[in-house]
Amino acid sequence: MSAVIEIDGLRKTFHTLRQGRRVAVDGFDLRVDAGQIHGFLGPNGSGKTTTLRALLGLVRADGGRMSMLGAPSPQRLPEVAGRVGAIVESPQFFGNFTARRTLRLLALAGGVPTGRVDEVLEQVGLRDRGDERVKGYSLGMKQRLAVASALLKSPELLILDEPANGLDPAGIREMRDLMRSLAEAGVTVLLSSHILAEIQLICDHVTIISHGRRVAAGPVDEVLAGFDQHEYAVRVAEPERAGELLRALGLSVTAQPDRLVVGGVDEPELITRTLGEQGVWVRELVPLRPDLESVFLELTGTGPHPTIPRQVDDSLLPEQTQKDAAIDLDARVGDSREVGA
Ligand SMILES: Nc1ncnc2c1ncn2[C@@H]1O[C@H](COP(=O)(O)OP(=O)(O)OP(=O)(O)O)[C@@H](O)[C@H]1O
Repeated sequence: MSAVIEIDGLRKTFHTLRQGRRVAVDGFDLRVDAGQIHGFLGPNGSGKTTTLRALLGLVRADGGRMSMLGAPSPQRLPEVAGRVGAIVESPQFFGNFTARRTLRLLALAGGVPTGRVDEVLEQVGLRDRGDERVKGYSLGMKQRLAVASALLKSPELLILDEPANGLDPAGIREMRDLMRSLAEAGVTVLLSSHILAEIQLICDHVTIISHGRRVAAGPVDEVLAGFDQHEYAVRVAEPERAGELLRALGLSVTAQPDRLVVGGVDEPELITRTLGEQGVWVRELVPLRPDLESVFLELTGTGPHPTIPRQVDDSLLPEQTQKDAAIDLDARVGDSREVGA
């Protein structure tokens, strides 16, 4: 499998008058292979946006090595920028423009044939709403329009910062379907999020960042399996007696109000057989699989919350961006940035 994004030991510290020295990324590693829908997961302020900005040449890294589509970044970014679509930070559009007009302007500005506009509207499911003014769009539709703008130049790699931020469950499902259809069309997707449900629903691979460092990476199922305690919830008529019998087998047993949680179980038959032989009948036996939420909490020591505001000091970004950007890749639609447009 070939790497589409490789980051080794990325470091970035910000120095500001108001807040002093702030280590945003502290020796971070990331590898995204071709064809993946790769989730970049971490709590607010853990360094996701800084990593993406550094990778895209929008902020200068203090150390580490990065490459995209085989080209070292930011040094050889211009060579591959035309094959990368990226939206970093919340997209904003001119409300009085229609989606079609917005995309036409972006296509013209980016030297992309305007015939692409209808194709990308179709791709993101906005074909029938493309002639409506953007100010009437739902948040989900605006997010899809942002993705459409990044798709104009038919990128091989799509980088999206918090694309599902603020979406309701239906919007997240739509985003998932969109990402899957892009992956089927051969696009590699890296998307950041601080919301676990999104990553678990949308992505096949995940890298978890905490305090600027990678704390887990791999296929979502494997990351979860690494935290599997082999636990089962058991409901029986005589929980006390069942608990004694199971503890005698060397299993860990925790009594909860309406069930026993039995850990260290390699074969669930051991539970049913042992209890059955003693006349304690099992009413229910349910495997307890870890979800990304508990893994995330354990790894990062923090519970992400959709309502916690982003912690980036936005007032500093424009200046910082202009000063630090090694290569100006900025094509703005409000706040959205698209590489190489
Ligand atoms: N331009 C900047 N100037 C000063 N500090 C910054 C700047 N950008 C980011 N930081 C700080 O770096 C740390 C990492 O921020 P970053 O935006 O990369 O995190 P994040 O994981 O993207 O968070 P969120 O999910 O809230 O967007 C934070 O402490 C943030 O305040």
